[in-house]
Amino acid sequence: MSDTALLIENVDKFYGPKGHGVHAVKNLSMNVRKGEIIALLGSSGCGKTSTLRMIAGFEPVSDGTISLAGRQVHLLPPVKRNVAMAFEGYSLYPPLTVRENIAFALKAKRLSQAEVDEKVAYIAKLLEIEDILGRYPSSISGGQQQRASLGRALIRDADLHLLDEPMGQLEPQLRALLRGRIKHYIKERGLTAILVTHDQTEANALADRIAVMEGGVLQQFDTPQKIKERPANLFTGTFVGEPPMNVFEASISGGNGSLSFGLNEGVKLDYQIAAFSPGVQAELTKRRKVVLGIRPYSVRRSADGVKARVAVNQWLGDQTHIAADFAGGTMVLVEHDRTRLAIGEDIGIHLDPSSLHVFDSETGRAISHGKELA
Ligand SMILES: Nc1ncnc2c1ncn2[C@@H]1O[C@H](COP(=O)(O)OP(=O)(O)OP(=O)(O)O)[C@@H](O)[C@H]1O
Repeated sequence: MSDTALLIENVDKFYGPKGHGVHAVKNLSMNVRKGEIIALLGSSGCGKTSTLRMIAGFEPVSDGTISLAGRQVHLLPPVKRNVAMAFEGYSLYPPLTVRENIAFALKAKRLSQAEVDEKVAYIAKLLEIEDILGRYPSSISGGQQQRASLGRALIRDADLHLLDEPMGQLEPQLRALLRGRIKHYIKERGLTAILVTHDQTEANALADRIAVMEGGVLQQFDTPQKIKERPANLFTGTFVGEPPMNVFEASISGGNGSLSFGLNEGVKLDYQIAAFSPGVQAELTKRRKVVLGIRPYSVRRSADGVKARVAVNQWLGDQTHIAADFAGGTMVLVEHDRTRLAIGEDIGIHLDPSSLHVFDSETGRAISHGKELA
């Protein structure tokens, strides 16, 4: 049996006339395996919600196909898709209490009252809403409503669970607590879930794989670790990671066993060419311009490094963020100790070749990560 839960093939979404309206999702293809938790991550307007709504059946696809559990569903109405949903605009039924709203999702299963009560009690405890089960939706807060609709979705036994910013209205401590519990609940039952978020901490904590979207285009679909260590392009590299990746335009020169990146203001980063694999050497030496990326926590200070000047030094309680003027731009460094550097002080920057991400200066596509080709 196939382990594919959801298959999206060449899906386009236009709002307004096809080919002329807003092209919200562009030629999207994705394969989600059974039991996976997927996060759709991207900035506002990138097409996450449109994608989710097409999977749910609230928006027609303009082109392409969507299959769920082996059957094409993109022409079926939402109720025929066997998808459980928690999203805005798919609100709780006002005349029913929170308990009745959650239990309503089990209606088709013909369970005994005792079984229903037990399941509702379990999910209510998990989501910390036991105390409001007897209340009506109009008399509870936005965050409580959000958890009630999450409960109504999670209690179902569907082929796919779609969760749109499911914890957007909760305070950070509760979010962190529920994140862990929800992940455990989904994994324990082998459910398949897609969640939309613009919070990368949430995506990293919950998802097996993250689909990074921008401008309606899927930029990368990979594990959180791969996205961090091997970003497919400049967009993913700079969008995912906190603080963001440092980027600098660089010209390439070499010869005599060395490879140099020339940055603005005459800054030069010299490396032995042997620090890079033969494939990377070949790719880099045939180019004149690239974009260099380096994660803030990979930047080292060293007395004989390239000179930079401290502009900001912030202790965040568990790490120090330093921003330094470097090569006509800003280099951000993260250090784990409390660093006592004065504003205006000179420091030396060392960028290890194994930490460099190199991107094509025109397409933004990754060329290499450290010593290896992308
Ligand atoms: N009903 C609609 N009619 C016209 N354009 C729409 C409609 N819904 C969304 N769009 C447009 O489609 C694009 C993608 O929107 P979408 O809501 O999918 O993005 P998103 O990534 O979910 O954003 P957000 O995080 O702000 O919800 C945006 O340019 C948006 O303005």
